[in-house]
Amino acid sequence: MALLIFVFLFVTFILAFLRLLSGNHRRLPPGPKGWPIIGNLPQLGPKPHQTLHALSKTFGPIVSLRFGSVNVVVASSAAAASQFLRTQDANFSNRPPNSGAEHVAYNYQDLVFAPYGARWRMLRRLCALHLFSAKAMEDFRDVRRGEVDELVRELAKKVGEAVDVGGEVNTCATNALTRATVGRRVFGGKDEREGAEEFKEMVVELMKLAGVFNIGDFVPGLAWLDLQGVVKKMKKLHGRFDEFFDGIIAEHREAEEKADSDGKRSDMLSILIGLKEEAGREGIKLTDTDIKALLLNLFTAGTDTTSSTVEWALAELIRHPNLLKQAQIELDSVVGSDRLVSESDLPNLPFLQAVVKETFRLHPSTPLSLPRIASKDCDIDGYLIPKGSTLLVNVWSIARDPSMWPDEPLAFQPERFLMGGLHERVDLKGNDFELIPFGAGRRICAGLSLGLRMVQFMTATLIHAFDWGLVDGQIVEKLNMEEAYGLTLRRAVPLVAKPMTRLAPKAYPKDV
Ligand code: HEM
Repeated sequence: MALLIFVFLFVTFILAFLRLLSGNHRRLPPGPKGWPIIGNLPQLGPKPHQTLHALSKTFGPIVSLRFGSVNVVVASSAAAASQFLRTQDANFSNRPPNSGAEHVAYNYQDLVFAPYGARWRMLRRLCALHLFSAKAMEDFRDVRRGEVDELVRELAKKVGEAVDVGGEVNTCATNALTRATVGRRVFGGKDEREGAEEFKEMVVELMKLAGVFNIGDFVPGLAWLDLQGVVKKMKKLHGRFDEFFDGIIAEHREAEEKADSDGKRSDMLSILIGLKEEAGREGIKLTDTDIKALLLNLFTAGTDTTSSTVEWALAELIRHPNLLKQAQIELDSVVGSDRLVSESDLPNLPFLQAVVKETFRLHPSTPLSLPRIASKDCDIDGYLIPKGSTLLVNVWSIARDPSMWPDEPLAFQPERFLMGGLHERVDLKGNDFELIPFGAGRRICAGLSLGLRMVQFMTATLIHAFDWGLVDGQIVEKLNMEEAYGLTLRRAVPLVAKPMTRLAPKAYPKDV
């Protein structure tokens, strides 16, 4: 027995000595104690971003947790986020392994979860060139115009009726995106709206599943049990998306074959299919699976994020009639009442832009951004962040930090972004870490230009072309603003409101 104790003490001493020599004696950031085996997972609760926000109040802006066998570090201040995403960006340019990437996103063959490297660079370049560059944005301007007109037409048919605002806006954002990527609306024909509803439901389910902290991702020994039933649902959902994309690609090929050389299509899918035959600059060819994985990213990352932000913006404006009035006065003076707002008006609408920034601040679409992983040990603020740690950046918490937002951080006050306001110079492009709804660094949102443009354009249109009333029984002061957690932060109770036209009749698209 004495020998055993001696051996134990000796081994412990040697290990401690080796840690000292290797420099690993640095402390992990502070954090709450966890349970055996599963660690802090059970403490996350139904709204993890809020739980982690509360923990940062106790432990500080860098909190250390353990999910199963995985070290997790949470950054909850602008300074901490900047350390991780600017100073240490190269070290955190990969995403951690997870069941969503495996079972839904074609086993990491997509862009969102692609390992940082040549393939990731090629996929980003393709998207930038054909969808998000200034030129591509210009090329598809008419497509966005057409879909926003369609949104107005649809709403104008429903004057005085209760409308599911998020649903209408989602259809618009999705169709604008899919016309640019695959040359057509998501669903054509007379069942179009029903189809759009089904597609939206698939995206929402994906976002819900992607937001779940799946025990199997953190305790590999329990993965086979699929305790939360997440993997089973993921596989089923993947099958639905896969079938959908197979259909789109097959139909597209058929159309390409029929088209003569003049009639070649210019959407992104045609270009991707072209790349199947010849290797790109990096010598990488695209398979059908690569193409489907990329479409999955674009169709999911770019739709619910955009539409739920517009829904939050309108809800905030309905709750603050004085701000709605102010935004409408600005729109009326810049656009007038004889036509709809156009994208070229947006730079002349500083108050509208401030409303959008304030919406992104209080209702960031991805409250915990997308996770990153440390490729090697690093030191942040004197703390050790071990290799393999998962990084969560709590953008929701950062954007309501009173030390960065001293003027009533929880109040909806767009004027803070106007000239002379405390945050006049803050932009959304990953430079100002107190407001990073699109993330920052190398893996900042690939669709930022499109997402921001569509949120501004749709919000401006909804409040310029319509006044909004609540349905019977609801009162402005008590409009439910609760959040439902998922990878995207949706409204717990969808916004249902009644549109009323407010422009000259000739401003509305023809067949109203
Ligand atoms: C309101 C709109 C949107 C918001 C708030 C948003 C937010 C984000 C965030 C927070 C990230 C993670 C960034 C990071 O790791 O630092 C991200 C990544 C990404 N987003 Fe967006 N997004 C929006 C719209 C879009 C659109 C319209 C598209 C494309 C159609 C898109 C495609 C992507 C892709 C492909 C990535 C992965 C980038 C990579 O890993 O390299 N997003 N987005």
